Amino acid sequence: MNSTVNKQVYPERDQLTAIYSHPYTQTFLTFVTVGLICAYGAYWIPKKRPAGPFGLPIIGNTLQVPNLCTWQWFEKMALKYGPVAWFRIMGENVLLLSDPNDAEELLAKRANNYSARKFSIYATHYRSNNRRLLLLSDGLEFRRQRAMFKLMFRPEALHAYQWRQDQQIKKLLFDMITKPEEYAVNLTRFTSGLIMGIVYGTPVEGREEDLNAIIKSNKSFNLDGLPGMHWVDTFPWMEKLPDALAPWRQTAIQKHMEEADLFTRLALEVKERTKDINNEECFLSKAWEAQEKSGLDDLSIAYLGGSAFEAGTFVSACVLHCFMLACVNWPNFVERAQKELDDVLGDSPPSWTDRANLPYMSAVVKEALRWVPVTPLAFPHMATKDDSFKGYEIPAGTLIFPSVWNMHRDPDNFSNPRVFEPERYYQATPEGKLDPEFSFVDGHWSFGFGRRECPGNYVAGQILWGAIANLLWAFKISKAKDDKGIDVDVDPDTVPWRAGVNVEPEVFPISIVARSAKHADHIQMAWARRD
Ligand code: HEM
Repeated sequence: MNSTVNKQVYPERDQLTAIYSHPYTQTFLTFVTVGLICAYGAYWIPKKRPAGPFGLPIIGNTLQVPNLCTWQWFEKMALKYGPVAWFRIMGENVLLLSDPNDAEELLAKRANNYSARKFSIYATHYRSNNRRLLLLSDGLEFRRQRAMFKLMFRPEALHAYQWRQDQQIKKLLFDMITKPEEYAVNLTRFTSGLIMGIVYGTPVEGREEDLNAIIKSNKSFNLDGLPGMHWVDTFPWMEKLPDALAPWRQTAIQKHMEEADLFTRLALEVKERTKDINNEECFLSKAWEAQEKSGLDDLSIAYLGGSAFEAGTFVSACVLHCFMLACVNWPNFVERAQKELDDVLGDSPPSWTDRANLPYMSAVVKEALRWVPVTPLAFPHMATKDDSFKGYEIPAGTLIFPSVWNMHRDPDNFSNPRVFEPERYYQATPEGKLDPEFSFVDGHWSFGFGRRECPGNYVAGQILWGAIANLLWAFKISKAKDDKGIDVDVDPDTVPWRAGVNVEPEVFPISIVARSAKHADHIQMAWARRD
């Protein structure tokens, strides 16, 4: 068959060839091809991301993350993928940081980009009406609330809360001597009683109903506040659904109204009391006094109180619980701390003003903060804009999980990290006094990072010091004995953990007895003579 025949049979083919070979068509096709390749590159070629476990389409690694003891899973992930690891969880990009230098670089030095929190339609908007400090991103409300916290809990302001601490310590020691089997409840009762006094200026006795209501609201917020707890945060279009199809909205609003009523009632009681010139000052009385200057409205002040209570009470009790676990496992440090107390104070119980003469005690408290960082993943920060770090791309919206647990358990940061060893923080002058440079806040990362660092860090140091120094002064804290008189071991590596945002061991067998009859008498009398 010759070409003439072909042309006659298929005349269109000739025309098409002419169109294809035309220079304009070729230029056009080249542009389209290059465009498609670029689009493919942009959307499908994997980005330069840190290593991480392989995830399923859409749900990513969600099903691999355990509900309980998540920090332990992240520890294994860091061992496998390195100190900068990448995950996709509940539709979110997650960057896990296990090296404190990386966390400081992103969360502190680049704080402008890494100080936001993930906005949660459920928890931030409906449940908290955009007032809960822990969930706020940078903005006027965030800055006003942080400023108020910083002002009230700065180191120079802490002496105002000292007498409340002395009062609650008497109760803690009395509770421990009379109900040692309830040791964990005693610790929570101590921190709630103390923080209730510091925040609202009232004793906790007789206010059990309010206390229980706060605890209940806090427990439910602890779950609601976890990233990915509510579908509407993964699929924001669900917010547009009518009420009939979105029952979660009513539940969130209901919870908000209940807690706002409670926080407001407690805050207004304080406001009423500020009219009395003999009124004892507390966090909220100062906040009311400074209201005009601070620009915070009534609801924000009510939430300030609620935030302080919920952010401070349980986490402090968790540290004390972990400290008890350390006592039964490392009796040597208990002995050394008690020797220091006896040498310096004789029979008298320690008070905050004795701190300068008890350098080892401060080291014990700091080690308690390091040994088990009770907020093992701090609280996630969020990248506001696209960024790059160590050659990786970090898109806006990525959640940053600083694993404080991994940092504290890394032998490159702390030798024998699983051992409770206060000596690592011992800081004394040649005369044996506490080094004036000593601080509970540096040398570990338990209080978080950058602009979101815990604003209650100094008061937390004071609370923990008071409780730990007095417990060690008063009690022999050691392993419980079984029926045959044999020590019951409680291995910190295998003990079950009661996990949530804050972690602590499940209640374990322990022996808590007064160190001597003299100590027991002192505890009983101090309680009987309390004001
Ligand atoms: C040992 C006790 C405590 C520990 C270990 C602790 C730890 C933390 C951590 C890790 C964060 C998140 C930091 C971050 O996002 O980088 C935080 C935030 C916070 N803490 Fe504490 N905290 C303690 C005690 C307290 C106390 C006593 C108070 C108040 C009286 C308090 C109030 C707060 C508040 C309001 C926030 C939210 C700050 C924000 O998001 O901007 N904390 N804390």
